Amino acid sequence: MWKWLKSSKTSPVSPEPVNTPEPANTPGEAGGEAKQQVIIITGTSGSGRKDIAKRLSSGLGVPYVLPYTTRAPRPGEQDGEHYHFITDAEFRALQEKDELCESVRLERGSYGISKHELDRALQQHQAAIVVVNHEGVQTFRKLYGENAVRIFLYVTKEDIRLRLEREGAPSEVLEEYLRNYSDQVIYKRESDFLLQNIETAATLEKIKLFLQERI
Ligand SMILES: Nc1ncnc2c1ncn2[C@@H]1O[C@H](COP(=O)(O)OP(=O)(O)OP(=O)(O)O)[C@@H](O)[C@H]1O
Ligand SMILES: Nc1nc2c(ncn2[C@@H]2O[C@H](COP(=O)(O)O)[C@@H](O)[C@H]2O)c(=O)[nH]1
Repeated sequence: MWKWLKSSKTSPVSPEPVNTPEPANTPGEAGGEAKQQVIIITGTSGSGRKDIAKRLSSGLGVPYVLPYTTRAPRPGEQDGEHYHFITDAEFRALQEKDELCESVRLERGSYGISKHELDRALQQHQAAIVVVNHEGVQTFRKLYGENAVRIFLYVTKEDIRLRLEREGAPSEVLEEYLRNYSDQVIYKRESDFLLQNIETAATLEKIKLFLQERI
């Protein structure tokens, strides 16, 4: 278990597209002796969760399981890189075929994570990284108990403003993030590891150390 952490020279792994749906493993059960862990990156919107998830994935060789969403791509967002962008009908089909291990409906659209992609990551790497909101955290905790490790990232409202303005994000996105900030940051106590994402390299190092200490 956690061999990938101790020898983090593995090559980056990216989630593959689903071609043939297969039944997911019973959550939390490990095939054989290896314990399977879901590393959840959560926190306040715009705190750099996706950025950290991708870098952690590359650094550790643990797949980042990309969610499916029906929301429209923002400027600069790419299908297969930021999300799997799909239509409402495609999302409903995934739900009807019970292919999502968790899903949420938010103002802008629906979001969900494929059972098959998560299961494949867990079987092949004994671990997977996901980025979800608080509802997603609760679902993963129900499914995987303490094997769903909650890492909560936050930044100040001022940092969110600076980062999003620098990226040229639409003003309604920035306004929404700032409006939702107080509702999101209250969940910081419901986490296993809490940190302010000020500097990316330092954040990554702290997360890696934290994960090692859980062995
Ligand atoms: N440590 C950092 N320092 C400065 N800017 C950062 C840092 N981490 C991420 N950013 C920038 O902040 C913005 C938000 O990052 P990212 O999309 O990873 O956050 P997120 O929490 O996943 O956001 P969202 O809620 O939109 O999913 C991006 O413009 C990103 O380039
Ligand atoms: N429970 C889930 N939450 C998800 C999933 N994919 C993304 N998210 C979270 O939703 C909000 C909105 O994201 P945005 O990119 O539209 O700003 C944010 O908190 C995401 O982390 C998912 O599959 N399940």
